[in-house]
Amino acid sequence: MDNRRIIVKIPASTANLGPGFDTLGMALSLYAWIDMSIADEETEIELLGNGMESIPRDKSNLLYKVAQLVFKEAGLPEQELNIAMYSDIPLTRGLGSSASAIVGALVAANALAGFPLTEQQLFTIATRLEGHPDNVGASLFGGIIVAAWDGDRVDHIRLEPPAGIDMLVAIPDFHLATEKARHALPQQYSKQDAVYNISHSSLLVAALASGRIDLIRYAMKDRVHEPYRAALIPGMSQILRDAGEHGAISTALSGAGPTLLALIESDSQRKDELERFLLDTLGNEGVEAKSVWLKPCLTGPELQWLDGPTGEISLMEWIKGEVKA
Ligand SMILES: Nc1ncnc2c1ncn2[C@@H]1O[C@H](COP(=O)(O)OP(=O)(O)OP(=O)(O)O)[C@@H](O)[C@H]1O
Ligand SMILES: N[C@@H](CCO)C(=O)O
Repeated sequence: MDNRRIIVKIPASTANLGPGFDTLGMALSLYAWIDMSIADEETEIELLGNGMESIPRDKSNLLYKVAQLVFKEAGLPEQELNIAMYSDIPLTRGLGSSASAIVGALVAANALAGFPLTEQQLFTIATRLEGHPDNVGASLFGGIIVAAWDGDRVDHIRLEPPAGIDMLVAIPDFHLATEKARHALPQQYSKQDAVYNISHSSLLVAALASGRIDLIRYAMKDRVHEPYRAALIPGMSQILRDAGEHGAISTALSGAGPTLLALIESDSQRKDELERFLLDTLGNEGVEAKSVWLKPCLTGPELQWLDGPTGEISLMEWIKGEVKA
């Protein structure tokens, strides 16, 4: 085992890009950091950032359990760990907080163990834990990922996000757990809706792969999850229907929601108008929301080893130093 500290910076993600339910994910320029090292004595877990108060700090913590999976897979015994995590990714809002925690813990533990597992092995474990590959794939590989999971094997292709497009996310001030949002979906779909999503998702992937950005607005349409989840998010239907009239290329529910994602040309003069439209529409329905402008994140986790005198600084001090740099 490596006895240095590893700090891993992991991007947030938006899943279900348009019609790509459980399939298409994109990494976003919003981050979480996990600081992990082997403990001299007992495990200590520190969680920093908004909303982390409710997350357990004992060995039932997701980060601790995920790290032990890596050690077990590598044939190593359970390890006592020092773990600190700071996250700017809000919990249960559809921006992949659980995926970033899972991917970060896997990558950090794998580094401490001397990199016994391949990226593909980490992806398989992460997908099994999360239940679908779109968030974890985006956080692990960066960019846009197209992934297929059959319950056993997971494959993916990474696509470069189109240049010149910015993302606006409107993050409502309420939680929507993925589990609850999945229960809103029907057990069966009509042939028309299945064909609609297969064709639009295929078109979206082909458009992204071939640089046909003009097709994104027609391809990013969904009949598998958005119509059913709209009832859980007041204002969502109007935003998906009308945001195009306020400058958006297209809009989608981000992951399982409640965050709404809008794509717009980076040099558009209508960014303020779009932002106002999203926030006002939610506000008119009584939903407080925060808007954040993001870019696609092109890379997966970034790793930084700390040893010597830098080993004494806290995760927050280290992040602030990095942000300043
Ligand atoms: N740092 C963390 N440590 C432990 N558990 C975490 C951590 N971050 C997230 N989780 C767990 O993940 C849950 C949120 O996962 P959930 O899938 O419901 O939402 P999300 O990942 O934020 O959104 P989405 O999957 O729709 O993009 C939290 O309620 C918590 O149980
Ligand atoms: N594909 C997942 C993403 C949320 O984790 C869903 O929509 O349920």
